[in-house]
Amino acid sequence: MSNNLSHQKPYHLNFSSEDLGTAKPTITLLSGEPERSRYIAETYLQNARLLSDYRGLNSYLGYLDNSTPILLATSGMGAPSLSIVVNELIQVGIKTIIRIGTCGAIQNRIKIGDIIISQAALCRQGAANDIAPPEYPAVADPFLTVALVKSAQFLGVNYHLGITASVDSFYEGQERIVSSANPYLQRHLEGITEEYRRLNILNYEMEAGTLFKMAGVYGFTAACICAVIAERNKEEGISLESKQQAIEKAIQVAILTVSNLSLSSID
Ligand SMILES: O=P(O)(O)O[C@H]1O[C@H](CO)[C@@H](O)[C@H]1O
Ligand SMILES: O=c1cc[nH]c(=O)[nH]1
Repeated sequence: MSNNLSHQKPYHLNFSSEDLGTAKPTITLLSGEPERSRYIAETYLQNARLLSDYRGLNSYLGYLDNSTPILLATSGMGAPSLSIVVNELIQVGIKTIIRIGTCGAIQNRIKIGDIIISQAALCRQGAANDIAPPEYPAVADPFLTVALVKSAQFLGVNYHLGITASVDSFYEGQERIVSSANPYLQRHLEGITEEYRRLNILNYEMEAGTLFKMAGVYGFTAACICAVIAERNKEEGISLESKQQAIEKAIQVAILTVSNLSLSSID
């Protein structure tokens, strides 16, 4: 079976490598939320143009520092949607993906507004099992991850580097009880957050583990930076007031990282 798909227009992404013109970006900033992709395009990129927003999964092509072409894309929520988008991004020539997400922290020392850079993920995600066996490691690219850390240090952002729990559901899988409509949490999930806390896992989110496994199997470079918008040791809810400010920091760290990568011409 041929793997040379670069000239086709993948079904969900809805643009081909030819639609990227001469820019040929190799780096993608991948947001869960379409609004985040639009915000990055409008705030941080030059000459950004919408490529597609099929099913609300918008993509933009623009330039950073007036020179580096960047593709912004949207994964949607959860691993099945991310796996489709990432597969198609690779088809159109992307080689490096930084996920910019939000998450809930589970360690007491991590506060709303902090940033978490994932070095690896505990991947409790069904879609990932279609890509590699459950025991296949879900690890971020070490060089890109260190680059994110250095950018966070340079910008004076409060960051934490460690292991993320990537799960398939926001409510049951993250042990939400009081804010959930589900009256029954399965017994194997009762106490899972405390278990993860003791295992030194930093946070919950819903995509990084599958992204990392795909990177390992497909052979592309991936990393993940998330803004903390919930302190799960205190409550289940999301801090909407702090969300944009927290996200802004994660975006700035990612943007600086891409800028520095481009200067050293590593993509
Ligand atoms: O803000 P994003 O990137 O979507 O990330 C987090 O937010 C969503 C849940 O609210 C999940 O996708 C989770 O991973
Ligand atoms: O608690 C949270 C916050 C954002 N995203 C998640 O998956 N969980």
